[in-house]
Amino acid sequence: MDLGNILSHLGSFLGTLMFLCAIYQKYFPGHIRSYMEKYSRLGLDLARPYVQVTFYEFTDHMFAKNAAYSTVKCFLTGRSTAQAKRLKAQLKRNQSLVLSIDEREEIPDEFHGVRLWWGSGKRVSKSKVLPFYPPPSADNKSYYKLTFHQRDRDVILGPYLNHVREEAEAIKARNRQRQLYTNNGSSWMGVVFEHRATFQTLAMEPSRKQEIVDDLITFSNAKDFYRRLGRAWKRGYLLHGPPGTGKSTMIAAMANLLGYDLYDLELTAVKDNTELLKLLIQTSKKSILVIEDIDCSLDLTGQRKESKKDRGDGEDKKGRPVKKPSNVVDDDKKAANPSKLTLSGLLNFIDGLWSVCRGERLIVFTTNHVEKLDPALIRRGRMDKHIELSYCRFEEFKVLAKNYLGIERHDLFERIEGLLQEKNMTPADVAEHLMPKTEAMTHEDRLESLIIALTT
Ligand SMILES: Nc1ncnc2c1ncn2[C@@H]1O[C@H](COP(=O)(O)OP(=O)(O)OP(=O)(O)O)[C@@H](O)[C@H]1O
Ligand SMILES: [Mg+2]
Repeated sequence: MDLGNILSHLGSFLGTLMFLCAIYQKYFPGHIRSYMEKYSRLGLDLARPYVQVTFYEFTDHMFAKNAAYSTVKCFLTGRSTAQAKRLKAQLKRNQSLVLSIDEREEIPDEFHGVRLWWGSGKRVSKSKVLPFYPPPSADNKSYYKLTFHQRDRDVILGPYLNHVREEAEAIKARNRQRQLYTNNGSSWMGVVFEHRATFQTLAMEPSRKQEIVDDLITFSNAKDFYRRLGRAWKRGYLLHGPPGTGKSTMIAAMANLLGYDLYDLELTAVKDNTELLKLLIQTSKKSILVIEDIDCSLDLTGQRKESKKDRGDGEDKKGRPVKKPSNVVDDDKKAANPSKLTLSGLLNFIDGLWSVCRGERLIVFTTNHVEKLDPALIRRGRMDKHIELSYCRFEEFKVLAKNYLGIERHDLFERIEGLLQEKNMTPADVAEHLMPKTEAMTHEDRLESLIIALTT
C-alpha cells in the first residue's frame, strides 16, 4: 500500500469516527451517556485490574525533594540487593557503596499475603534544558512505581505504606552515624559517636551478658506492648561497680547494639529543674540518657554535692578538662544562693515527665557506690535493671585475651584462672597488662606480666 492509499483510508476512518461522535452526542441523552461511560470504564478496569502509585523524586512545587521518594528508596535498598537482578551502585560521601534497583527493574514484595511489585524508572524531559543550569524539571525525574491489584487497595494504601515508612525509619536509624551529646546549659552539643565497644568485646560472664542483650532487644521491639499498657516506652539501667570494671564500656556497647544516640548528662551543669526538663525534651526518639557517677552529682537531700569540679580540680574523673559551670558558686555564696536542682526534679525527670516524649529511651545511671544512693532513685520502675560489674575472673579474662591477644587457650591460662580467684583485679588493669608495650613482646610476655602483677 502506498502513502496516498494510507492517507485516503485514514481520512475516511477519521470522517466515520467524527460522524459517530456527533450522533452519540446528539441522540444519547446526558444520563445515558454517563451510564455508558461508567460501564466502559468498568470494562477497562476488569481488563486491567492493577493500580499504580508513583513516587517522584521531586514535587511539582519548586522542585522540592519528595520525602516519600527517599523513604521508598531507603526501604528498597536492602530488598533490592537481595532480590533484584539489575542493580546500580553509588559511592556515598563517607565512601560506602550503596546499591539500589536499576531503572525498569522490578522487585516483588508480599505483605500479609498480598502480592505487589516495586519498579523504578526515569522520565526524561524532551524540552531543551540550558546546559549550564539543569534544574530537575517536573518532566525529568526519577520515580519508584508501586503496582498492586485493585482489590488490595485498602491494605496497600493503609497498613502497607505505613509499614514502608516505619521500616525506612528503622533502616535510616541503623545506618545513621550515632551522636554523642553533652549538655551545655539548657542545650546539647553533639559529636559523632565512634566508640567501637560491642557486647562481643565486653568482658563479662557469657550468660549474664546474653541476659542483658536479650533485655535490650526485647525492650527495643516492645513498642506495641508499652503502648497497650499505656506506659512510657523507657527502661532504666543502674550500672554499679568499682572503677575500671566496664560501666562506660557497656553503655557504648548498648548504643552500638541498638543504634541509639547517647546523651551524657552532666548534672552539675544544670541550673534547675526547668532546665533539666528542657534538656529532656530535646533528646532524640531513640536515645540513651546517661548520668555517670550519680552519687557525685546529686546530694540526696536534694542539693547537689560539691563535686571535684566544684572544688575547681580542673578535670573530671576521666581526666577530661572541665570548665567550671557558670552556676557553680563559691562556698560562702552557696548558702545564699542554693542550687535549685532537686532530687524530686530528677525523679520527675525520670518517670513522670518522661511520658511526654515519644519513642524509646533508655536511662542509665552509673555509680561506684550503690549503697550511697537514695532507694527512691533506684527503685524498680525507675531503674528497672541493676547490673553489677565487678572484678575480672576467668570468664572475663578469656574475653580480654581474645580481644587483646586473639587467642582462646594457652598453657598459662590455668595458672591465671587460679590467681584471678584469689586477687581482685579490674578488667581495665588486666587489659593494661595484655597491651603490647614493645613490638617484640610476645603473647607469653604479656601473660607473664599479668601473672607477676597478680602474684605481687
Ligand atoms: N568489662 C570490660 N570489658 C572490656 N573492657 C573493659 C571492661 N572493663 C574495663 N575495660 C577496659 O578498661 C577501660 C576502662 O573501663 P570503663 O571506662 O568502662 O570503666 P568504668 O567502670 O566506667 O570506670 P569508672 O567507674 O571509673 O567510670 C576501658 O577503656 C576498657 O578498655
Ligand atoms: Mg565510667
